[in-house]
Amino acid sequence: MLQNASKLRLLCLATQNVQCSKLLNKLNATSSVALLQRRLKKTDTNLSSLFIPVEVKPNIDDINIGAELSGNLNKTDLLKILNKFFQNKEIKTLLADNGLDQYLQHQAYVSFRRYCLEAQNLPADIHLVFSDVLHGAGNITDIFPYFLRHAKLMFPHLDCMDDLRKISDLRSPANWYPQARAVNRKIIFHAGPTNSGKTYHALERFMTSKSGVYCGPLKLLASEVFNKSNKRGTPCDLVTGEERNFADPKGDASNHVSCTVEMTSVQNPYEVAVIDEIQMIKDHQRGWAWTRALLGIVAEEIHLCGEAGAIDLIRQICMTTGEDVEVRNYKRLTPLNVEDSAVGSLDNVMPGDCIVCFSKNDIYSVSRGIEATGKEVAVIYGGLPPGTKLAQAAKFNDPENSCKILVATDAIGMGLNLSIKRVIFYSLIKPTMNEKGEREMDTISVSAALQIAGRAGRYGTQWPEGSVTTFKQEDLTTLKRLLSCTPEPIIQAGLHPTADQIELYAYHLPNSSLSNLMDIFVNLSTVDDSLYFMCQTEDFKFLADMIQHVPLPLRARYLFCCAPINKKMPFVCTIFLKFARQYSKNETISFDWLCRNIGWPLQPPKTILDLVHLEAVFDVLDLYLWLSYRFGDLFNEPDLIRDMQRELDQIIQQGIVQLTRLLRNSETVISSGTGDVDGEEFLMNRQKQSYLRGQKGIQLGKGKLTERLLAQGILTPTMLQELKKEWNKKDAPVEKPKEDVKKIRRKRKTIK
Ligand SMILES: Nc1ncnc2c1ncn2[C@@H]1O[C@H](COP(=O)(O)OP(=O)(O)OP(=O)(O)O)[C@@H](O)[C@H]1O
Ligand SMILES: [Mg+2]
Repeated sequence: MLQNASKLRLLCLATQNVQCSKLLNKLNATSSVALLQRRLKKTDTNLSSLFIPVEVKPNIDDINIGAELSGNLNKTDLLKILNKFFQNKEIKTLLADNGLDQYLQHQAYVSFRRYCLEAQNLPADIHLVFSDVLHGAGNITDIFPYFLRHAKLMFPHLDCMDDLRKISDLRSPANWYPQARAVNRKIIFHAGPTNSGKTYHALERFMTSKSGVYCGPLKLLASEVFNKSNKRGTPCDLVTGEERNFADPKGDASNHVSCTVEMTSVQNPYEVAVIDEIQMIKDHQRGWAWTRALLGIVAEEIHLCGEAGAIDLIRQICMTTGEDVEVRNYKRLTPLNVEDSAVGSLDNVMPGDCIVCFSKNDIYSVSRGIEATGKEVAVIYGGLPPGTKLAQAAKFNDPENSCKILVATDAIGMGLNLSIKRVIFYSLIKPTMNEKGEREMDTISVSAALQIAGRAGRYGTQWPEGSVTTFKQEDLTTLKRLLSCTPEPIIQAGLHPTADQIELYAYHLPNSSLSNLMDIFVNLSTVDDSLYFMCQTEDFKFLADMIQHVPLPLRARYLFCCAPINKKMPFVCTIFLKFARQYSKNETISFDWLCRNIGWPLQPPKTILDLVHLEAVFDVLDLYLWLSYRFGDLFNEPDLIRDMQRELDQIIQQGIVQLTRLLRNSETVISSGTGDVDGEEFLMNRQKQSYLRGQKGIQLGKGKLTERLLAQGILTPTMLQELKKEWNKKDAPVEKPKEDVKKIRRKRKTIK
């Protein structure tokens, strides 16, 4: 259904066909309905299969009183009456009335039968009942209470389903915040396209208020507001998951705070609160944080900034809190023109251009390609440390700097203020997570296209107007169509379970793993589908499964699993696990310990793989800082880690300014591989050699790194070909790689 919708969307974007658009709307409507129905129809079998049975074993110490009183049981006869019992329709109805669906009935029966047949000594009460039934003195229905007792031991949830359902009743999230409900809040929605001054006007109010909180989607945006506010003479603190920065040198809290939305306090009272990019409330992963801020912030005025498509939903949510919404509409401050032709070739890229890519592969090949034409590039993508991002942005923004071209992912879609004249979409296809948490390649949404295009011709920069186009001619019609649409209305806001709710679940189901508890919670939960949806919990469960075997108190386990780490980075995951183990042993995670585990000090990167590794190490340091605010006693050297992070940021910056060289070096190593060791081992050897021992010079590997790079998606076959051609053509004599290969072979022989 969704795939068809994607195809249809592409078709109608490309053809601008009205019939097709109508059909798509219908399809969208039906798929949303289907989605809602699917959510409502959480079948009992699905739910039941989430309850992992507890093993019920016969007590081997039981003296066989039953046998002494009524004689031994004939196991063949016993099996016959057990089967008869289980086939009885009335029994099945009774079991269903007691919460056992067919799946649980079957599971319980298999276990009960084994229990009865394999036990040396059955408990006397069961023994006597069986004996009576076998001798015609009782009815098979007499077995029922014993069967039910067994089933409840196996499935403890049967006794507390009502409690569980109550705990996961999320139908009235507005009631979770009594402090906010006690205040008469004024809600102002600043709506309009990008670059229309929404945030500017909300911030004006923030900075002139007695006290305020700004909640932004990104650390960089929060830092920007923190800097702006302090510059304007309104002392403001910065709070992100990894940082607390006080305006007051003594460390006393200011009246104003700028934070990432997840960190917003729902206890502190403020005069003004600004919740930026409110349309993010629909985000499958992070939407819950905007919902929490909207419902929970205790402030006299709440300023929401974002797309007009969120107005209706916000109005409806505010009906449940009894609050009115005042809407202020804005128009774009500078014109934005869609060009009539695509760029076609990297030779046509001009000063002030920003080429937007949706994968690192494209970032690498585009920057390499542009540099091959003799132009300098700045590079920004999500995984870079903030200092590197800011340095790259400053280089590009500086009218005096010779670097006038930016290559970036959509990480620039929100946040950084950049002097972009023209946005060029290198592609319009982006990998996204669908509502099931699966990766899909799809055309970017109208909202994303508008957000990204809106970065061009930013008000107050050297460019009085902006323009936008595509790299490929065939994408231009689709882009035009996307930009002519208004963003899809937002129909639901995200929610997610709190630590308290999960803790209550754990109390009722002590044998369940945290990941299992989360699954049961999501399945049993009831949300008001007309306003809300349950956010994805995949990342949480991934971390929960990873540390399930580490003994931790539930609260600590829950907090560990909230850590914002990228599960696709194995190095970060490995250190995460080590952190959890150390914590579990109550051992300090010191600066020295961390140095040993990440191989500090680190060398500047020589290849792309080195750079990717350094980015992962930066994330590890971020993780340490994040944990230090939650488990300060054991992660007790955050200041040293922060110094380390600053140094690493510098090292990564050195790498980024030489991206082309790194790609070329990766190529050198690639051509030297002879394929007798797999890429993973090669990577590990390289990392060990380069970092742990701090050796200089290119390390020689033995594996097919090409395959590894291709598999990791760091290089594409085309890119590899291009790189080979360009390198041979421009920078190096053709013979050189052969020489290198000879040297490498010689060196390897010596090593052997
Ligand atoms: N009235 C104004 N006076 C001076 N500068 C302004 C004014 N309005 C907006 N700006 C500046 O214009 C730029 C764009 O404004 P702003 O960031 O508020 O736009 P926005 O609508 O929030 O855009 P986006 O949707 O991309 O977040 C900012 O640098 C802001 O400081
Ligand atoms: Mg804004």
